[in-house]
Amino acid sequence: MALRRPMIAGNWKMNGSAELAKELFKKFTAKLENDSAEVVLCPPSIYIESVRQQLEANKAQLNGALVRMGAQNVSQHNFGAYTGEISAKMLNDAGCQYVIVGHSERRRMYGETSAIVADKFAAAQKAGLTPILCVGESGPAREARRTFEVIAEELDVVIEKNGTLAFDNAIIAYEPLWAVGTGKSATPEQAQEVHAFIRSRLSEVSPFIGEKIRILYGGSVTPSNAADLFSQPDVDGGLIGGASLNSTEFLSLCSIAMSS
Ligand SMILES: O=C[C@H](O)COP(=O)(O)O
Repeated sequence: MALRRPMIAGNWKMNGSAELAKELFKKFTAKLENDSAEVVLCPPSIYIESVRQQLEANKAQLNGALVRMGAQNVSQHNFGAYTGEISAKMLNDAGCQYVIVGHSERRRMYGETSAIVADKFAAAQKAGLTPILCVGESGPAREARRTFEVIAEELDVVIEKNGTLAFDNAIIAYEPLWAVGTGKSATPEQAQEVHAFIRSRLSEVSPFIGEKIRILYGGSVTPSNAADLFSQPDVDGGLIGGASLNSTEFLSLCSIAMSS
């Protein structure tokens, strides 16, 4: 077993259906053989319950594979007049263990600042969820050699609010914006460089947490580039968008993570 158990998290975004979950589990039960990687399913909130039911119904046949539920977003508030929002406790009640916070699509399209993301991170942990914190630079920022600066800013706001020790119960996903949904993945070397930077930043305060935290790569991961990405020393699996909607491809990514 690797020092850090690899993780494959499938972020369906606003895609998929209850049928997709059925198809996935049909393939999972035949092929997911062990617990050497953790698999997290993050369907749209409206499907969390039906996917969780599928998971329960298939548990006995999963051969010990670790398949868990996650959500794509959470409110930073505990309760109240926030129409359309879902609290961390509600996600916990619905059977989620993980929640994505700070995805670039939410930062960019829904005005989520790093301060809001830090509050969501805190709300998730308070309700017993593990946040999957997304960070990543835009194409222009990379061209201007500002990658580390952007990542450090996004990380530091969360660290300032929550403390480094909060990362004892968190996952980080490095998702360069220019690689998300574009078909142009970061190279394994580019991913490794940023993952090592993130790990060293956390290690400055806590070597233990720096060593332990799982850092996923996200951005156009497919079965054809996953093995090279996941074999990098600081890449602990992937946050998968498009390929999580194809059960054959997603299962293949799980298998690659299991043997990485
Ligand atoms: O959350 C997932 C990421 O945004 C990656 O999406 P993608 O695999 O479609 O590029």
